[in-house]
Amino acid sequence: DEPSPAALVDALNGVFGRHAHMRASHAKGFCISGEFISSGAGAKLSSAKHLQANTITPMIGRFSIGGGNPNAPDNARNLRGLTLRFDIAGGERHDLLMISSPMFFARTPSEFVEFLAVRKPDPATGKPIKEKLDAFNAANPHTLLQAKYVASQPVPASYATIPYWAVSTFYLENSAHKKTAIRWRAEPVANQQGLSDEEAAARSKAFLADELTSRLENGPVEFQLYAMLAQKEDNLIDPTEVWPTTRKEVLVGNIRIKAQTAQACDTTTFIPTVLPAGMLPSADPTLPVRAAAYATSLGHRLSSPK
Ligand code: HEM
Repeated sequence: DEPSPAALVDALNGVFGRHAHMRASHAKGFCISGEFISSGAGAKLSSAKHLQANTITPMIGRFSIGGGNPNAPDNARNLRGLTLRFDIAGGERHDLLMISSPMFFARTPSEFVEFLAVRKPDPATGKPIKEKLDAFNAANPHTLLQAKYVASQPVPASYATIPYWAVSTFYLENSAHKKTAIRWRAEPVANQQGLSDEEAAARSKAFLADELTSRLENGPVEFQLYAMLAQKEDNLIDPTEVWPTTRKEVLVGNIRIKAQTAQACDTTTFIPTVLPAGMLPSADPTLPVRAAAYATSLGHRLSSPK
């Protein structure tokens, strides 16, 4: 049986606690705004208006640290998020949620709940029950790939110096109704840059917001948005399984972040299945449940006491 939206949010709250006004996941973060400049190269794959040639589309978004801890240290090897909402001419929307890892930790909503359940602190010790955690990890090694990837990467010097992936597969559909399976990847225009362990230790636990403020004083923060094209053998439904990096990619445009907008995006929730004509979700089972789970988390943070 599929877990309910409340069960998905409770599973996150069970590990991280429930914090007033905060997202159940990616709790720490700040809002941004900018624009998307289409290269026109995506037009042959998708009829989506913001991918057509000579198109500039306004965007809002958010940078975040993964997990539900609103005080997660920026100077540790954490997962990060880059979320974007393209406000397409004519009133359509494209919400694009990405993380700084090419894979997710769960294949299905039930696995998401189980993964978190074995990490929930035992009230007696304040720690997860080791036997349960070890048994789950041994039986489900694919759920550890994301943590291994994150641990293998240095602490980024900036939100602007790491790549991000949407992880799940989507379909692009063109005007001839031809569908192409793709995965999104955003590549930083500033070079990839990580910190040594000594440099990271010397940064504050909240350095990333200030770092972005000073960076934006010198001009926009840019990413190139690529659609990675699936080959026949690629897995289209399992977000824990990465495609080879040799896949052909189409550069659909430039993400240009121009400003920080404090908490301006906190009264909304970004939903990965909110897509314009010309884009469709795949059958990845982690996609459809997110709309209701994200709305549940939004409801909690809007209704939490002042
Ligand atoms: C069963 C699967 C998943 C569940 C239940 C889940 C749950 C959640 C919840 C409850 C939130 C907070 C929403 C809010 O308050 O607005 C959230 C945020 C987020 N999730 Fe997921 N998630 C799932 C899968 C994923 C995947 C595969 C990605 C990969 C891109 C992802 C990336 C994010 C990001 C980037 C945010 C922050 C959005 C923002 O900045 O507002 N999630 N998730």
